[in-house]
Amino acid sequence: MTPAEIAPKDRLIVGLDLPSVDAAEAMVARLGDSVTFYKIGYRLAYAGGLPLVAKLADSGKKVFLDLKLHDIGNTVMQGVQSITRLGATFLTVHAYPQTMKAAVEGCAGSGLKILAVTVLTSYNDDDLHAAGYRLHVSELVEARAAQAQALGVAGIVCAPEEVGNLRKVVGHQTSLVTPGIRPAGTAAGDQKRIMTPGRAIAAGADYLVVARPVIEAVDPKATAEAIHAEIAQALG
Ligand SMILES: O=c1ccn([C@@H]2O[C@H](COP(=O)(O)O)[C@@H](O)[C@H]2O)c(=O)[nH]1
Repeated sequence: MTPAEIAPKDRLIVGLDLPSVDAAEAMVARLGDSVTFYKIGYRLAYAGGLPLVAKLADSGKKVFLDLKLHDIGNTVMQGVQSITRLGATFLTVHAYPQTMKAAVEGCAGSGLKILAVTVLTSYNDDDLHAAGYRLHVSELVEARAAQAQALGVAGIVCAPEEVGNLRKVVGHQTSLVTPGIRPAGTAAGDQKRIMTPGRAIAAGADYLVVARPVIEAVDPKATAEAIHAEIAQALG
């Protein structure tokens, strides 16, 4: 899907990083029509949240399953084959060649699209060096994005600051999905490569992933609507 084909409302993906299915369903009810795309990650998935994928999909919402898979190829492929039955739109794997190749094979013929996580948005150059890499974040992100595209991965997870360069590397058919989004005045928390929603969209991001700034807001619905307004303004 090219950026122009994405429904503006789908560009905001709200992370349901909540402790229980009840808490997640209450948040979805509170957000109502203001949010069309949800992300389920470790916290909710390991608290019984996987059946919520189908429930949300049946109610017309899209779901991004953020499981960040990484294992030997056979295990990844078989795991992804199982995940295709859940009804999610996106699934993350770490951007290692064997893992991405296996994930692409595992989702073949299904509606599930694989996103490759390049370098987590909580990492900066120092964190990468501490993990044993001798590259700058921007260099590793670019190399992994190029590998992901060559292997047929549908989208890349990166920080907003990498979007401009990656667009030149992967073109417009590969989706660029950016966590590390912080509306002005909100706490960065553990995120190190951050940008506001408007600046991220202006830089060329296709989808923005936002969890704490929405789900921990006093008024989550008003916050999601404010982010939509910022997205609309940036899209012109
Ligand atoms: O590089 C990455 C990949 C995934 N995430 C996930 O996105 C959300 C962001 O949450 P915030 O509360 O808005 O910081 C979270 O679920 C992460 O697991 C990421 O942040 N960075």
